[in-house]
Amino acid sequence: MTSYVKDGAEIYRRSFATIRAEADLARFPSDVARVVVRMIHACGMVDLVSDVDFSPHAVRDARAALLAGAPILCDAQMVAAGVTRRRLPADNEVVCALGDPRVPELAAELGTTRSAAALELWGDKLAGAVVAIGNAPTALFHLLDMIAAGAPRPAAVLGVPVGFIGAAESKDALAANDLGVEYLVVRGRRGGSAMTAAALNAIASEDE
Ligand SMILES: C/C1=C2N=C(/C=C3N=C(/C(C)=C4\N[C@@](C)([C@@H]5N=C1[C@](C)(CCC(=O)O)[C@H]5CC(=O)O)[C@@](C)(CC(=O)O)[C@@H]4CCC(=O)O)[C@@](C)(CC(=O)O)[C@@H]\3CCC(=O)O)C(C)(C)[C@@H]/2CCC(=O)O
Repeated sequence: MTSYVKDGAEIYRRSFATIRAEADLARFPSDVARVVVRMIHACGMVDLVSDVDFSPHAVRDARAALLAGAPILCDAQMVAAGVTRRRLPADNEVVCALGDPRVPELAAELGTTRSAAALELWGDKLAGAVVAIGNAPTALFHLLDMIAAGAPRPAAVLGVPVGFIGAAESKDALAANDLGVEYLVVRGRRGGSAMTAAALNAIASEDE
């Protein structure tokens, strides 16, 4: 019989210990380091540290918003599905509008992807929300356009879309924003729904 670890808590403990031993977290404040550890945990790449960028208050403001009951607005169902509900401090609403039946027509009207068009249905939930973009670069570009055009500012944006077309550029645009939007990004092509949900889960609860 193959011998392997079967205790879930022990697997987590060893994983986080391995990440902290192998990843150079020195440049991160402790609240951001916790988030980065969990993102690495979701993707298995300790060199992710070199691509993480953040504004000074992103994690603090996102956590405060969640504690105050702010909703979590996601670009993809996969991000929304990855949010661990029991970690949420105020039974926060988790929203993804991508499946709304109005979205395909809205996308055609706006001449954009469904992922981007779906943001138009967030309505008044955007003010003070925590936004988690883990898949679609077009959603992140569209969010910045909406805010630049006068939409309310969220508390913070986790901008971690993945891919080859627009992913790096959309995250660079978020990190360079002069709209006062707090952000955490993974520069370059890497990102994805799992990593984004992991970041949100780390911010939601101080438990490892
Ligand atoms: C261009 C798109 C990309 N999708 C990527 C990777 C993954 N996408 C998955 C799935 C199931 C979905 N992707 C959509 C969001 C779909 N993906 C796109 C779009 C065509 C455009 C988005 C953009 O460029 O900004 C987008 C469709 C749209 O009109 O918005 C999805 C809605 C498609 C669909 O099934 O209808 C769907 C999301 C479902 C949900 O969770 O709500 C993958 C699982 C791929 C697969 O099915 O094999 C994968 C997941 C990656 C992740 O971790 O999230 C890319 C690589 C991000 C790519 C964008 C960049 C590129 O260079 O191609």
